[in-house]
Amino acid sequence: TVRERLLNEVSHDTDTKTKTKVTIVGIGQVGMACAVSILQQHIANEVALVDVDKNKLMGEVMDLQHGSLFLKTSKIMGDTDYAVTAGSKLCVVTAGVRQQEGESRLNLVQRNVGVFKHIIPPLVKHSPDTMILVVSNPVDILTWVAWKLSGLPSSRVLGSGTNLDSARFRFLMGEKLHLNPTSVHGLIIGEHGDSSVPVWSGTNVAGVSMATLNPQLVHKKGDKSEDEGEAASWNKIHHDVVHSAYEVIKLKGYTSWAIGMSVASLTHSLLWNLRTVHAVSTNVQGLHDIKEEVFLSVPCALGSSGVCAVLKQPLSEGEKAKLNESAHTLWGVQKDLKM
Ligand SMILES: NC(=O)c1ccc[n+]([C@@H]2O[C@H](COP(=O)([O-])OP(=O)(O)OC[C@H]3O[C@@H](n4cnc5c(N)ncnc54)[C@H](O)[C@@H]3O)[C@@H](O)[C@H]2O)c1
Ligand SMILES: O=C1N[C@](c2ccsc2)(c2cccc(Nc3ccc(F)cc3)n2)CC(O)=C1Sc1ccccc1Cl
Repeated sequence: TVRERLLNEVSHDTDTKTKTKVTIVGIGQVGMACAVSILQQHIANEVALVDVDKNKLMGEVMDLQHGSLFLKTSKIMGDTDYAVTAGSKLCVVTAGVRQQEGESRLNLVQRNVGVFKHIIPPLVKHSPDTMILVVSNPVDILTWVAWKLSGLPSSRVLGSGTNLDSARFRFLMGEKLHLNPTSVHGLIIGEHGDSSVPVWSGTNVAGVSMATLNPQLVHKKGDKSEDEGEAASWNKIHHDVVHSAYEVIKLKGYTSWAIGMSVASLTHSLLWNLRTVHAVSTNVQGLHDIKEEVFLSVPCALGSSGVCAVLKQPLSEGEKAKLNESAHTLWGVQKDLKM
């Protein structure tokens, strides 16, 4: 063959230890944004895509493969058969059904439990040592569902949680301070979405606390700002984190780029064992007086074993109360799920 005339084969790559393979299940708007971000940031050396929509799946795989000249990922593959996922260090789950008009959250979750029953067991069968990162909504409940279905230790099953909420929070504070978000520190924790909790005491620039500069921020009762002016406009930043999600949906019908980049950042830490700290959804039972078996976002160090450490963050009574309120709400849904 031409290859035999061209090359003297010297050795064959059998070393799977250095292989950093990531699987993405669900090649919708979010799944493809995750794939492109991971590929273009050279985070993994193999990427596998899985979906039930075979034609779209094959089209997306081919289209990405045609970009290989510009990438550092040796193998891009896809199949409806989960054998294609074998040996994955990480499996990102973005698959799910969309909330129908007027559909209750419980009904949406029950339908997504059905989807997860088809996804999680084969992922673990083909990659018993994998980590699972859930993105599908409602992400905190579905991360608990994935953990239950996987049989994996809870350190190896996490959710993107308030990682995107925190990214939007830092962007909006950066806009207000006219600083790059990488220099404006702050985390949103708790339940992803409308009920998330901004930890104002932790917001700082180069260690200078926003809360010290603006004491009303921390000692406010709830979110209703009694006083006008600076504190109100700072509290509006958390409101705008939530509002901007609805605004993007209204304008373009879905969100993709920011969640894709935030998932790539989590994938980087997990695959490269960086032990960087991110707000992600993890098993918080026993933390901050939480009694229920629920997953909520707290600051976690992420590495090749998944969640390698959880920060013992001092929280105000108000912040703790909000986390416990979310824990009750989530358990209220989880306890009625038919797994
Ligand atoms: N956690 C976050 O911050 C965040 C942000 C944005 C979106 N999301 C969530 O991400 C999810 C995906 O959003 P999207 O816009 O990509 O949705 P989408 O409808 O465009 O894509 C979902 C994909 O899942 C696939 N799918 C459905 N059932 C499947 C199965 N059994 N096995 C494999 N694949 C299956 C569908 O074919 C589709 O391609 C939604 O739940 C959305 O709410 C979460
Ligand atoms: O940016 C988004 N877009 C979504 C979206 C993407 C495609 S269709 C809807 C979004 C946007 C707005 C609301 C909303 N609510 C929701 C809650 C529970 C669910 F199970 C599903 C959706 N979801 C999904 C989602 O989680 C986000 S982040 C987000 C949402 C609400 C408040 C704050 C943030 Cl940071």
